[in-house]
Amino acid sequence: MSGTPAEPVRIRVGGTSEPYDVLVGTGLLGELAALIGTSARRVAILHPEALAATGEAVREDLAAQGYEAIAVQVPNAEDAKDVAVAAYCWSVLGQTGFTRSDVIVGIGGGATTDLAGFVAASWLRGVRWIAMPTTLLGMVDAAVGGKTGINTAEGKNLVGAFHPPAGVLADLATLESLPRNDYVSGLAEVIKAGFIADPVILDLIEADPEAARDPLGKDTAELITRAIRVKADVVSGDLKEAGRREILNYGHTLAHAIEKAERYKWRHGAAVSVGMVYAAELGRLAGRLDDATADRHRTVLAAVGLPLTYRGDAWPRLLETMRVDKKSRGDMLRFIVLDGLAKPVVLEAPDPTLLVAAYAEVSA
Ligand SMILES: NC(=O)c1ccc[n+]([C@@H]2O[C@H](COP(=O)([O-])OP(=O)(O)OC[C@H]3O[C@@H](n4cnc5c(N)ncnc54)[C@H](O)[C@@H]3O)[C@@H](O)[C@H]2O)c1
Ligand SMILES: O=C(O)C(=O)C[C@@H](O)[C@H](O)[C@H](O)COP(=O)(O)O
Ligand SMILES: [Zn+2]
Repeated sequence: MSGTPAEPVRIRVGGTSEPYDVLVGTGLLGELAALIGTSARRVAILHPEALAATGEAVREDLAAQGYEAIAVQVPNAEDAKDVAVAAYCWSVLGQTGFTRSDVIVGIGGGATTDLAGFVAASWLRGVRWIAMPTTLLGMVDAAVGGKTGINTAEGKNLVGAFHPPAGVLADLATLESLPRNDYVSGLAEVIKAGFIADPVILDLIEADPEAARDPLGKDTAELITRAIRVKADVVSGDLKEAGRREILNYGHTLAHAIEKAERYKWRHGAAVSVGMVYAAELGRLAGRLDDATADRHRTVLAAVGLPLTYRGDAWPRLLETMRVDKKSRGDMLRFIVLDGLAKPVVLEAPDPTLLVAAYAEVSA
């Protein structure tokens, strides 16, 4: 892969009693056994249907090293983040005699690693787990930071736990089989990292949007490592989202409501893209964000092919869903907006007319 460093880049994530590393590179399977360690006897490899061959290859590799390794296939994408799928995983672990010294490996996109982490957090009240993200979004965001969870009928990620992994192996070669639409969806979280903390990300994408859309592009490794550093820095200071971690939720208040309205058939990154345009408009209307930075959201997101609008008639339902967003306190809605580039702040209880006016700006 062009732009890929020969040696893996190692990014430390702290803020927990057991700091861990995110390794970014190629050919990282060889690192897995060392992370699993010698006290584990059994390893459960959770993978989506789309990665059945990869799951089996990892299983064979671990079995050859003496582990009792089992591959556990789960549905693709958001269908995996369901309590019935978690229950299926619990029953497999129970039947395998999985103990507290055993290890779960989640290999797949963010949906798979969110589920795998949640199963690890809940099984025997917590076993070790390792994330092997295979989507751009998983590498730069979902696999890092220990937020794990599943959806419920009422909304996105409403059940979960903070349960950091023992390590993250982000093998860039896995991105080559990812459908382009999924790769581009992951760029929304990369762009989010640019707006909230590292504007060089935006400069790189604007200078060559076609390269940004290409897993083999010249800037890919730099974009990925920059976005991971933003996430690692934030979660290292605030694992349980007592404060600053909320900035990682930029664009997500509306995004999660859109995902629910679409019955989770929109990709998360696409919804985050619309959600960031909305948050930018809200910031602008609240008198916080300058016009140029608000407009920049539309230009950079459109340049890589991400959506900017959503159905106008959906507003009442979206507003209702936003009320159960995890940032809400009682009846008070809270949003992350920008006071300027890389200056995220919390906007509490915005005037309802501002919410409607901002939605008019993203209505299709
Ligand atoms: N925990 C967190 O901090 C956090 C952060 C951001 C997002 N998320 C969650 O992540 C999820 C979205 O993750 P995503 O965008 O990675 O989507 P995803 O996990 O749904 O994966 C998208 C599709 O790609 C397939 N796939 C995965 N890797 C592949 C590969 N290498 N080749 C071919 N197909 C592959 C999957 O099976 C799926 O069908 C959402 O549920 C979101 O809420 C969590
Ligand atoms: O890690 C975080 O914190 C984030 O908010 C990152 C988001 O990109 C991610 O989608 C997260 O799962 C959203 O969390 P939630 O608490 O709003 O469900
Ligand atoms: Zn997200």
